[in-house]
Amino acid sequence: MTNLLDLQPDVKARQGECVPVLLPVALDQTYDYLAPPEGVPPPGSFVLVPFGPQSRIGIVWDEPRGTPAKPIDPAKLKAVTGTLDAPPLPVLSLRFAEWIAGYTLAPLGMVVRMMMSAREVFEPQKPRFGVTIVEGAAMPPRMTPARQRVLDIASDGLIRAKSSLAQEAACTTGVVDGLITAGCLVEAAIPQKRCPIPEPHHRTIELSEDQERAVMALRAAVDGGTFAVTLLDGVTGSGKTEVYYEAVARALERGRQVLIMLPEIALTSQFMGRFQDRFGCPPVEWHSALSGPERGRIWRGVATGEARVVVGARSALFLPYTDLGLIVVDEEHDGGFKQDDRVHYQARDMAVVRASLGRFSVVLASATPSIESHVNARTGRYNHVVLPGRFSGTELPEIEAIDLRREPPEKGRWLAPPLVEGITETLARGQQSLLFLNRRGYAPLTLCQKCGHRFECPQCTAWLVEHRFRKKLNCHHCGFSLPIPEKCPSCGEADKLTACGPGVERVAEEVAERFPEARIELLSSDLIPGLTEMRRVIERIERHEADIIIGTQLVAKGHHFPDLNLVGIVDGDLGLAQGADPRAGERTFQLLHQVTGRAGRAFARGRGLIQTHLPDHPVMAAIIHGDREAFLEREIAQRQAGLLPPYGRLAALIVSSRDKQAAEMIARDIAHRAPPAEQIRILGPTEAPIAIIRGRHRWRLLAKARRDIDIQNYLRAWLSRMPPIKGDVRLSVDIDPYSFL
Ligand SMILES: Nc1ncnc2c1ncn2[C@@H]1O[C@H](COP(=O)(O)OP(=O)(O)OP(=O)(O)O)[C@@H](O)[C@H]1O
Ligand SMILES: [Zn+2]
Repeated sequence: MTNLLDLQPDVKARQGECVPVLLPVALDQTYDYLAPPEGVPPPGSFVLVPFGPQSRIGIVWDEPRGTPAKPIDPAKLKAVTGTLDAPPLPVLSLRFAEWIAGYTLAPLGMVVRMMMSAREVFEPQKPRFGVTIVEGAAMPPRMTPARQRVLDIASDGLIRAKSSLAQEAACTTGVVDGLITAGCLVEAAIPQKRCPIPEPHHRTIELSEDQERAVMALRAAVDGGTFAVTLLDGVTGSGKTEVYYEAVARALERGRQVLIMLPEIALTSQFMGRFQDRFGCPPVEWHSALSGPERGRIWRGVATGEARVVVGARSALFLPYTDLGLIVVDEEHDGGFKQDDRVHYQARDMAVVRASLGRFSVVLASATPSIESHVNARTGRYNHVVLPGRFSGTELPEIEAIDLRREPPEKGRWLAPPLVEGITETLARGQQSLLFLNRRGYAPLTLCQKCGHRFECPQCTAWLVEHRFRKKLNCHHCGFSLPIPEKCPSCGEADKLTACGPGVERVAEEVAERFPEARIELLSSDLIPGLTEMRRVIERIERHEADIIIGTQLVAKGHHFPDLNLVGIVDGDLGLAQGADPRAGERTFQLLHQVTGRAGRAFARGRGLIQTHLPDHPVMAAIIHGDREAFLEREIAQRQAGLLPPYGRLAALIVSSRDKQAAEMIARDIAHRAPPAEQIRILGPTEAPIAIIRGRHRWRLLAKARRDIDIQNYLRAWLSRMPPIKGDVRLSVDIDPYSFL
């Protein structure tokens, strides 16, 4: 029998080799494992560990986190089964993950999962093989035209994948194989693609006086070598990009990595071209359309420091930068920076947090900064750098309202006479017009004229949107789709289904009828298959290969179309109707200002025509008179009075379930258990405006607190009073919510 005393020293030794490992799952705690024989891996290392019945990849944490449900018998610890050869996450990334988890109340494991979004990194690195010519080899015994073509192409000595060589030579891979057998070609490892190295001084341009001043301020912030936030606030077309490029150059000179965040990375071919002009090579791009191997390569490049400048969507914030020294958030006001899925975070705000942890400078750029950033600039928390005029010297566009109550379009049409006139004139002058409507598809609602039947999504509280070009009725919430029927499914009558209201496809149809001679381009994400095609359309517009452009918000952001002179807003009121949303006014102001800001950027002053039923609405009036200050004053005063962000904190709790009663019951129970607090108001529970999504019934609660209250602490205390939620009921917490639907 083993003597217990004999065992003890062994157990102690084993305890000393304990490693806390965090797993990328919905848990907030680390688990202890025995270190591998070679010793405790450094923090941030990726290791393989047994977890339940599976083997999973986890991250070595520097300290244990959370309390295990029951104390673990050290003798029963399982061992780390392997250390992966992926570069470890920098310790700063671990701190960043903890910060986000603490702030958003998301499980730390889910935050870390966002940092592991390149699966290829964790797989063994396999070299890819290609073929290359054998110098001085004899000609193959049997020469054919196909073989000759292959040898001609390969004569440059490059290593190519077999398939691409065959494709270039217009033959089968069999021909290539034949030449390998004949000893003319040989297999060789394809060298890893390297990240290009941008040169800070590749090309410098002459800056305007205003730009020069702004650049000095940004450079000083970078040189300061400490945490600083600068709001780069410049009207549309003022040349903000050129200005922050100088800050990028400075950070590069200092040997630091740079991240430029853009809301709509898919649409930035123009941006990439400008970057290349300035720095001599394209930046490293990070977005969802990358292939698996590309993701792996870039993730590694960022971790090793080979990638110097990354341009990416919000997820680029979670790459493993070794020496990040500057973040630029372009179009910082954009709602696309908020993620409303799993971990609810606002990437612009998290960029500021990342900069503060890394003690470096962050630049927030916009022509229509968020109210939050304005207030921070006013109170001196952020530096405020202003570019007051357009670089080209042209004035900002002249904006007019078309009062639809007085000048409505003809029946069944959507463009009012003054807008049609405007387009006609612009066409005659050989310039481009842009029509903006933030609604995909042909019509937002289809109904039967005989029985009144309306097409509704079977899984969501939403009408089905007609997409006539694709011949489908679609739900924009869950993706449900139905071929457009010929007969009404309710009364069986044929030819009685009518489309109600316009979407961009319907506007395009009207434009084609009215201007048959014009070249039309329709830009809507659902009609364009992929990134490359989307970029091609944008380039066609830039080259003036379209006269009239019709688009959703894809066209609103950041583009520079020199010949675009007229912007028409088909429905200016669309965003104002969202009652419960405290940012509805702000968002409408930003969107209308940005879209109209596409007009007249390069040459003559542009025009913006806004079709509206509410020309006197304060937001509309501010847009029409170009009076941003009036809008800001009013909006800031309202936020202050209502304790709305940034003067107050909001947190939404969303309960959902397939079972209607269960969702309501749990929501009420949660409300019941709210700890009393003078400084915090709980609103709800109420059924969500979109009561059902994907078959799940939804209830909402909103907690509202003064700015100085730690709302996270309150929520943690509150939620810890809840018994574990059972069944399919889900509770999600959304700190600083942007969506109230
Ligand atoms: N110093 C400069 N020299 C030459 N061209 C410039 C300079 N600064 C800006 N430009 C040009 O002016 C145009 C507008 O600049 P840019 O796109 O940077 O403006 P922006 O402020 O980012 O606009 P928006 O907010 O509307 O996206 C671009 O075509 C840009 O190349
Ligand atoms: Zn649906």
